[in-house]
Amino acid sequence: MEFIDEGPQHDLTYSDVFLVPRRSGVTSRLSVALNPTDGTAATLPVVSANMNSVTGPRLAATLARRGGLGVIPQDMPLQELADAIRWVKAQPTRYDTAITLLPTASVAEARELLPPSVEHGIVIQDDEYRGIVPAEALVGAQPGAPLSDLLRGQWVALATEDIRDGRSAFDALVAADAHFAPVLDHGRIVGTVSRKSALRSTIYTPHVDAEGRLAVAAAVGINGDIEGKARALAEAGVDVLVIDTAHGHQDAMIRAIERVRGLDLGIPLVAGNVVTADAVDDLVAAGADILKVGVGPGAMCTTRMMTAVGRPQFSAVLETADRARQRGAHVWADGGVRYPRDVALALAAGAASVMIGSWFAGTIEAPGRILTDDEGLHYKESWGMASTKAVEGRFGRLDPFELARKTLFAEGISASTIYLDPTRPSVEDLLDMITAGVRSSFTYAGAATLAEFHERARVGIQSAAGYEEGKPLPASW
Ligand SMILES: NC(=O)C1=CN([C@@H]2O[C@H](COP(=O)(O)OP(=O)(O)OC[C@H]3O[C@@H](n4cnc5c(N)ncnc54)[C@H](OP(=O)(O)O)[C@@H]3O)[C@@H](O)[C@H]2O)C=CC1
Ligand SMILES: Nc1nc2c(ncn2[C@@H]2O[C@H](COP(=O)(O)O)[C@@H](O)[C@H]2O)c(=O)[nH]1
Ligand SMILES: [K+]
Repeated sequence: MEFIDEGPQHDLTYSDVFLVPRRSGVTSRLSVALNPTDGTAATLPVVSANMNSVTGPRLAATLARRGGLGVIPQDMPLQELADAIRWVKAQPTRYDTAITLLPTASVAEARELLPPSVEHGIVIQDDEYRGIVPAEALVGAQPGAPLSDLLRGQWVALATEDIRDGRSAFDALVAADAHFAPVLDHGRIVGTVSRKSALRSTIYTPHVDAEGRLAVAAAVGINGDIEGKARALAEAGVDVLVIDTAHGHQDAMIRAIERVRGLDLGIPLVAGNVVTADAVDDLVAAGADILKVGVGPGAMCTTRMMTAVGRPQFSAVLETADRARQRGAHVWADGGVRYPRDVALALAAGAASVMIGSWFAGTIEAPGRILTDDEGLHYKESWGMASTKAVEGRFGRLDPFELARKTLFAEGISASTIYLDPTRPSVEDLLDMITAGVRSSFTYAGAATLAEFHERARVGIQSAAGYEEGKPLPASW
């Protein structure tokens, strides 16, 4: 990457910069390869943040099916963490994971799982498969009614033997005038498929392990029995381990990396969070393969306002990625991503992958129920991992005095409302938007791969008015 002018006099964040188009020999946005090449087998440079309100097993599986990686957060009992990893590994790679409820479940319960979208539906199952209730059929139904009342014979089901590939699944749905269908293997449900997911399976490549199962990462903190935890996660099949704390450039982190590295688990080690080249040197020397970069840019994060500590994220990524490259390591840009352009800029600055938290919290696949506000808009709750809410969850077993001491240092917000986009309610819809933007960015730079994008990206610095000019106008001026 290079700056078009003499370069910045001060640190920059994503809104401060723009990409300049240059001559391109890349003829199609579909011929761009987005693989991160950071030692993981990901095919998409998108990682979901290890936040309780963001990455549960369902979101991790969905993201891996499209080539990315979900990091299951550390704030769970070890057994639950290992179960979550095993659950992801058991999910289909070709079809979507079914959302399943009993016939006796109510319409109100189903509405907490799905907004009214033609691309989604509930599979009704007890000891056997009973049928489906498309999400749109929930509209207008009595909240207390059992889902069995909404089961209809006319909804189409596809059989595995009839689906050769994504194209044939898409065509079968069109022929049946359906947008969503269950997939059955000899009467047993193995997943679901929608027109969009069938299409996606022709564009994205799943991120899988050596045995062809969906990949998943998990986080550990820097205190306690880190070795025991790391070993148990590796036994459960985790593909990437993330050692995570607010201030990653501290002695306890360096020791934690050395301890996990000493186990020789044979899986990539991510460590953070850091924002300086010095920190990259120390953490890579301790054994980290990938650095998680970002202090303070997160949407749930109050660190900068509480402590003044942090660094504008574009410069943080640029400096750390440069040093990481010299040391044979890589960088994940973590936090502050709100638009596809931010992903493109993080990659231009040298990141191998981009970590997204809050943006993904407002999706069907994120943990937690869908809530509805007074105006009928759907949302999910989110909170920071250093918020009072998260600290109480993490340290609830401590005596009240110790817990009160810990909560004094909270650096995140405890309650935030993240609305589902009615036109993009699924994390996959957001991935479509992100990858469409980023594929296009690559071609504007004349890059067919991430390595070429790192090389060819040309970046300018803009005023606030320049940034404003780039925004679309919802109404006339
Ligand atoms: N990217 C970011 O900007 C930030 C991210 N977070 C996220 O919040 C989660 C919780 O992280 P964390 O608060 O580190 O909790 P952890 O449970 O990982 O514990 C952090 C440990 O580091 C010690 N420590 C020393 N200095 C600091 C410091 N300045 N901030 C925090 N701990 C410090 C703590 O001791 P003691 O408590 O005695 O001080 C404690 O032993 C993680 O997921 C983290 O990524 C949190 C803040 C910023
Ligand atoms: N300072 C804090 N940072 C936090 C907290 N919870 C999460 N985070 C960081 O934010 C990113 C995600 O950023 P987003 O803009 O996509 O939401 C996450 O990976 C953490 O590094 C917090 O409570 N305080
Ligand atoms: K912030």
